[in-house]
Amino acid sequence: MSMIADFYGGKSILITGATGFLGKVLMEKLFRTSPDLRVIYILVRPKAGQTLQQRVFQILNSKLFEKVKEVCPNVHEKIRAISADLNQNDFAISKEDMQELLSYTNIIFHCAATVRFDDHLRHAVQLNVTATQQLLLMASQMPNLEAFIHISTAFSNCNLKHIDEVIYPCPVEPKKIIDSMEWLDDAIIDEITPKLIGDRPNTYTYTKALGEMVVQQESGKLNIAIIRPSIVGATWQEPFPGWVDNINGPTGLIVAAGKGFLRSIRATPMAVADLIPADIVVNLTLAVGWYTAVHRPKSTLIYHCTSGNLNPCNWGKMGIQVLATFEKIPLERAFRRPKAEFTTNNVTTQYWNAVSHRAPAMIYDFYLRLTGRKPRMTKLMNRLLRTLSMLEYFINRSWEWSTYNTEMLMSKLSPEDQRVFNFDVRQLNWLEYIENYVLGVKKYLLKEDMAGIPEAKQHLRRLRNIHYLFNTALFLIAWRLLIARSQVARNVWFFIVSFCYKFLSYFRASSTLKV
Ligand SMILES: CCCCCCCCCCCCCCCCCCCCCC(=O)SCCNC(=O)CCNC(=O)[C@H](O)C(C)(C)COP(=O)(O)OP(=O)(O)OC[C@H]1O[C@@H](n2cnc3c(N)ncnc32)[C@H](O)[C@@H]1OP(=O)(O)O
Ligand SMILES: NC(=O)C1=CN([C@@H]2O[C@H](COP(=O)(O)OP(=O)(O)OC[C@H]3O[C@@H](n4cnc5c(N)ncnc54)[C@H](OP(=O)(O)O)[C@@H]3O)[C@@H](O)[C@H]2O)C=CC1
Repeated sequence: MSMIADFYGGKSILITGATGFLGKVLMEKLFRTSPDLRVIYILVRPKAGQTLQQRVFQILNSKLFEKVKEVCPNVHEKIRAISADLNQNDFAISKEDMQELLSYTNIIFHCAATVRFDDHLRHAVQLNVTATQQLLLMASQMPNLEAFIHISTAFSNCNLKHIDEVIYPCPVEPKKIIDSMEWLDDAIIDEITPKLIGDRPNTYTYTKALGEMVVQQESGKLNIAIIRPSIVGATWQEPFPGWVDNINGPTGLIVAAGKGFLRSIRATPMAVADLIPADIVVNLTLAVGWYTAVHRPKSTLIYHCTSGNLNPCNWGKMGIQVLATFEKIPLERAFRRPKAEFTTNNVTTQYWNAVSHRAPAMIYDFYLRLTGRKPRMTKLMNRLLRTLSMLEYFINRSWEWSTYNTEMLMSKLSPEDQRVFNFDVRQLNWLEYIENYVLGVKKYLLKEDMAGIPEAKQHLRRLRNIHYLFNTALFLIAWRLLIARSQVARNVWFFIVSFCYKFLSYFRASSTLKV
């Protein structure tokens, strides 16, 4: 019997960010392993013209929840969507809903955040810092609350090389930042942002660090733990391998490589690719929820959910495996054949960006214009290059995260819990995982049919032929221009032609003699 699954039975659980990538996997696992839980409250905002109910319906009817529906047929009754916007005062939750949340909640998993690297500081502070503070305030009014689990990121202190399981203070107090965001105008905020974020690369990592400080300062008597995952990737095993449904982190680049847009990337092949599958993060999160509630550690424990120190993989190996998988399982309607290289300095990066990214996009747009269609490739390519520049910081460095708390927790689990809530990244086979990841991107994110693989391969062969034809034409044009202008080129050309002629004559003469 799993003690952790048992613990969540009969509980009322509040999840923020349940409509996000991690939140959905968390909810799925909870329903699947503890179908007798009382209720999961989720704070949801209406979005993209969908009502709350439509959003929940869409999640529950997705492929991810297929197994849940077998184990927990009344899952619709156990999920209670509460209209909320974390950017608003009191989250714009109605009085009745608030009363229900305050009275019944036993466990909180706080996943909601803005994960955009370049979000405006005001918005990033609002969601990643102020909303966390408000949620803690709410939590302190919950008489039945047993644990508050805050999801942060392993990169909240990416300005350091070695990161321990402690909260590192930022120079300016979060409260002062929150206050100043209320009266400073956007122009001044833009000006002070680089000074505030200091040696961190973006507002995301900075505000997640401030969020941790808020958790530490406002924890009061609450039972709190912080989880810091590194780069969350597709699921490893559960509910099935390779599930992913958004383009954050490596996923977007995998799509771009498979579609042939991404041809070069400035990365350090030997740098550690600290990826962690979403199901490992979720298993650790649930185990932490149980441990924090039952064992009530004296201080706020921080758990690093990383792979680099236990089972390292590097970007070079990952890139090779991604491309190898595309050989076997290509994506449909690729722009060019998947083929990408790592560049390591500014000059080669600029060169390959011009030759492999910008030039083909311009040629294609020219072709679209000629055929009376709207050009779009240059815009798309600029967006890709912008994204690459945002991710560069993370793929050219390695970090070390200590994992004592995570290992301690693993040792406290029963063998059954170690199996059901497995977060031992040492068991992960990277090559197999990456192959499933790429497959998952094709199936679950892009929703491409596996039956289309022969056609996709045929399309790649056509692209290869066009590529050869294009190169040959380019070579002939260049050569023709050279011959017209240079005596040396003309001499070389005559030498090659006469050599070929002599060789052919000799070959013909010797074959006639034999007959
Ligand atoms: C040999 C070579 C081999 C090659 C093989 C290659 C593979 C192997 C190499 C792998 C190397 C991996 C490196 C990973 C490093 C990660 C480090 C993470 C560390 C921290 C981890 C964390 O702790 S935290 C989570 C991470 N945080 C993000 O990773 C957000 C990033 N990102 C943004 O910060 C913004 O994205 C950014 C970029 C500003 C653009 O911003 P932007 O304004 O230009 O573009 P948008 O974001 O608006 O999106 C443009 C279009 O994408 C649509 N879209 C947006 N989001 C969507 C979603 N979720 N699902 C569906 N579609 C979505 C949108 O609807 C737009 O579509 P449309 O144009 O049609 O409307
Ligand atoms: N993905 C990764 O690589 C990593 C993620 N993390 C952390 O994990 C957590 C979850 O990330 P992930 O699932 O990837 O992120 P997603 O962007 O997929 O999900 C973010 C969630 O927050 C919700 N949200 C955002 N703004 C609001 C708002 N104003 N009101 C209510 N809800 C809001 C979103 O709701 P909506 O659907 O309405 O937009 C969504 O449910 C975050 O705290 C992130 O920092 C940490 C390390 C790595």
